[in-house]
Formats: sequence, C-alpha cells, structure tokens
Amino acid sequence: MRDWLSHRAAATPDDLAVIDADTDTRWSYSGLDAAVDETAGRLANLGVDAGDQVGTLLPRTFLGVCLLHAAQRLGVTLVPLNHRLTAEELAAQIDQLELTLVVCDIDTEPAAVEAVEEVPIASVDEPQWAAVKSFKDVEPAAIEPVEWQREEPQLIVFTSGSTGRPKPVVLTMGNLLSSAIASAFRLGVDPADRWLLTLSLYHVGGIAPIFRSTLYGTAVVVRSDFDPGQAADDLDRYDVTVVSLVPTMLKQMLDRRGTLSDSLRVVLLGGAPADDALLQRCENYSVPVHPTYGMTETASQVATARPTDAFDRPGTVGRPLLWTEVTVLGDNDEPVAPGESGELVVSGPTVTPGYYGEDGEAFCPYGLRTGDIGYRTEDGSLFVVNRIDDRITSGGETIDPGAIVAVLTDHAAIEAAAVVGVPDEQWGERVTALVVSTDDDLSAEAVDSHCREHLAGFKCPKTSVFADELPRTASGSVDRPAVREAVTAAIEDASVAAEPDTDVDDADETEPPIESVDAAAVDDDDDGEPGIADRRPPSPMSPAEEPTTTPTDTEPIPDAESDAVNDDAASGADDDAAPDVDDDATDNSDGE
Ligand SMILES: O=C(O)CCC(=O)c1ccccc1C(=O)O
Repeated sequence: MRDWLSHRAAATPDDLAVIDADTDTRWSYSGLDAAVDETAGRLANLGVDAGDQVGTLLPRTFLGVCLLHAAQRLGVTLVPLNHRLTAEELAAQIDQLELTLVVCDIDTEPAAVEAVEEVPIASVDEPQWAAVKSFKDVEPAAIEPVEWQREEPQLIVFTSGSTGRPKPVVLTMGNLLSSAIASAFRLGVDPADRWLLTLSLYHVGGIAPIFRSTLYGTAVVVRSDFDPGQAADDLDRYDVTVVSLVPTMLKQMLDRRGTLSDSLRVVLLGGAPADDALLQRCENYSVPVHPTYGMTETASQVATARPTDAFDRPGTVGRPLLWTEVTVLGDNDEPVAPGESGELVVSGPTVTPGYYGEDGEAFCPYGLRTGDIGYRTEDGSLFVVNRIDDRITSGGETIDPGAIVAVLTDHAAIEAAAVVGVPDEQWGERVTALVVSTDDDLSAEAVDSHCREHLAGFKCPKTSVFADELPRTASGSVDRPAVREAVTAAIEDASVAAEPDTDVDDADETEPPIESVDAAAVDDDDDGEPGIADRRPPSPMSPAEEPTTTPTDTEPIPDAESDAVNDDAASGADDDAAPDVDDDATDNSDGE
C-alpha cells in the first residue's frame, strides 16, 4: 500500500481535499498531491530516506498537513513534537529517538537549536541560525511513493504526560488504517464531509482526521489558531460537518454563539469527560455531540457514543468501536461482571505495538492496560470513572474518587466537585472534596450528611472545601494537583468550611465498599485520563478569563422552559453581547 493520498489523487483528483482557512485557499486532491510531492522531494534532498524518523515542531498549518502526507509518501516515521515544550523538555524526548531531521518554524527554531544535538534542522521560515537550513530553499528531488507494510511505524506520538512522563507511542500504518475504518463505522461518512481541524498536529486526535479524510475522499479545513468564536464561524463559513473538540473548547464555542452550525453532523468530544451541564446544553441546542474515549496508544477513538446515548445516559462514552475490545479487570486481574468497575484493558487492531524503546510492561494477556478505571453496563456501554493513579488509599481501603464525585454532584446544590486524597497521619490519605455550590448557604455538614446517605463512611470526604470553580487543565479535565493544593492550603489556613467529626469514621474503617455505588458512578468532571492536556498545564482559568457572555442565552435551561429559549439562542444573535476573549484566555483553552 502506498501513501493514501497517492491512491486518492488518482481516484478523485478534482474533489476538494483541503481548505486552508488561514489563507482562504482551496486544494483539490490533485493540487494537494502536487504540494505533497514537492514537500516530500524537499525532505528527500535534505537527506531523509524510507525508514527514517523526522521530527516536526510546527503549528497546525497547511504545510503541517503536507508533511504528514509527505512522510507517508516517503516511508518515513513522522514524530510530531509538541511545539510548546521548553528546550529541556524537548531534549528529553528527542534523546529517546533517532531523528534524521527536525523541521521547525521561526517560533520553534530557538527551542530546536537548543534541544537538538547533531541532528540537522530545517526551518519552514527564514532561518535565524546559520546551522539551520531553509526548507523552502531546498530543491525538491523527484521521488517515488514507497510501499508500506501494515506493521511499519507511521508515527511516533508522545502521550500528553498529564499523568507522568510523556511516552513515545509507536503507531503503525495498520493502526491508523483500522482506526479510520472503525471511526467511519461508528460516525458514518458523507461524501460532502468537511472536518474542521481544531486539535494540535502533535496529538493523535488532531492527526487522525487528516489521514482519514484522504481515505474517505472528504475534506479537512485547517486553521492554525483556535479562537472559539472564529471556530464557530468557520463551521458556518465552510459548511463543516465534523469537528473534534475537548470539552473546554465546546463550552467556549457555545458561550460565544449559543449554538453551533446546522451543517454539523458530528461533534466528537473527547480528551476529558463531558460534564452533565455541557451535555444538557448540547441536548437543548441540538448539538450532535458524540462523547468519545480514546488515547494516543489506540490511534484515537476506543469507544464513541451517539447523541441519543449521550443524552439518555450522561457520562457514557458508548460502545467500543468496530474490532476493538475493552475488558474490565478487577483487583485480581480477572474480568469482572457488568456494573463492576476495574481497570480498562483495550485490545484490537488500533492498539499500538508498544512504546518506542521500551518493553511491553503496559500489556497484559487481555491487551493494553490503560490506567483508567471504568465499567460497562449490561448492554456494553462504557463509563470511564477515573485514573488508577487518582485512587485514594485511606484507612487501608482503596477508594475511587469518581464514585464520590458522582454522589456529590447528585446533590441539587452542588454544581461540580473534585475528590482527592491528601496525606494524613492517621488515615494514610484523607478523602477531601473541593465543592462548587450554587447555594451560598450550603454547609459542610449538609454535604457530609448527603454523602453518608449514599456512601460508606470511609468514602465520605473528611474535609469539604468550597470554591467558586474547579481548577482545570487545558483540555477541561480537573487539574488534580491544583485541587490538592487548594484543599491543603484551606486545611492549613484553618479556613476550612467545616470538618465533620472524624471519630464516627473509625467504625467504618473495615467496612467493605458499597458495591452499588460503583454502578452508579458517572464520572462527570473528574478524570486525568491521558488526554489532550498540555504538557505544561496552564494555570486554572480565573473568573476574569472565563469567556463572558449573557448568562440567559447560554446557561443550561431548566426542562420546562427549554423549548421557549432554544429558538432565541439558536439564532446566534448574541455575537455582539459576547466579546472575544483575549489571546491569553484562548491560549489557555485551545486544547493544545
Ligand atoms: O485523550 C487522548 O489522548 C486522545 C483523545 C482524542 O484523540 C480525541 C480528543 C478529542 C476529540 C476527539 C478525539 C479522538 O479520539 O479523535
């Protein structure tokens, strides 16, 4: 099999392949094919051969798209590096690889020069260092597309490292091919599809649609920056039918425009769990949201829900995709019954053969251990509760915070909550909660008695701290270290809202966990899955950075009133009332 673009350009040369929204340029498949041939020819003349690894440090541009196809054409393993890393972080990643060339631009050149030793660097802009070559000045060599075997490595993508050191994931041609087919099997394909690229080109969720659309013969719309208002406008302007978003991005787009374009067929929502309020907004405004669970190690989607599933059962990520199997392993590493939670283990043709340069310790006989805790219902719907590493050990018991968050957010006056363990002399770890309440009068005692009604005593937060909002990472998942800090600071300040008498817990210490709780556990905002989060999580958004908007237009609407308000907001007439967020706020939340 040659690069997919070669086959596509031969089959439907005149069809639309790419819209470059930065320059408002349209590329047919034959036009894209020629641009990719030129890009591949330059790589070849820079000394790149089949089987080599080429690193890129580039934003999401048309040239970035060309480089992905060019690597496939040349038989090269592309290593898209995170252009936001510091030189030191980059050097740590590059040291694990065997790069033949690094392609940078004017913004990433300094980091490339500092991080890279003995690997040639080429810049797609005017080089600033003498040692750096000008990519565009290289004469393109004539090249022949290389034949691929399915097991050959097409990409090495680093995990985001939100839960540890970023790891280099090898993705084969077969992984990407299986993912493209399985994704289409779940989402469907319309010949008129246009996929707006919103995620970075160094994340698998950003790369996958580029290869996919070539296989499907559909188009992608590429825009280098993510601005929520502009992205929402792009949906209309370019008749976009599919878009991948992390929850924060979707929230911001809805804040700006009330609803999204009617042209949309699929909003693929992943990288972090979608909370109930966001799903409710999608239902109210007929946004075709498809909550998805995926990871770098599986070339993106593992399971994806359709809108009806998502609205009927908030929190579900639906059933596993075609050919993908998810096994839930209990504490003894044996599969558990539906409803019981355990570690999610994934197998199938999209699963990576392994991390580059590492042994297979992430694999068990059932497949790849994800480090995520979740459960499946009788009908096979998957729920992801939290990361294994997020579990709390208190009084000798292992506690999943997701189950406690689910109980807390069931309280009518609690909008959001995060549960973490903080070190405690008596308990090992102490279960603590950061609670966002809609009712200023809600007391810690009331929170405690609500928990005690639904949870075994040892699971009930021993300390509840109130906050205006939860600290979050770029992808919208709860920033657990920041929660821990906030709670610890509150405890130290003794400005803790209240500490229920811990004595009553002693009796509970040995009580077994209540099984039924897990089945009801819907992780609505507590995650930490290997997500889209930036390697350097931005500071939590302060209230001032939250997009401002007219609350009546965008807040979730109580059931009884939803019809009445829908029409107003759907007109999108609130543009003027919703000032654009400044660049910083956008930067903090673009999921990159
Ligand atoms: O969390 C990850 O690392 C992968 C998530 C991911 O790829 C994704 C994130 C947001 C929207 C869509 C997708 C996708 O699976 O394509």
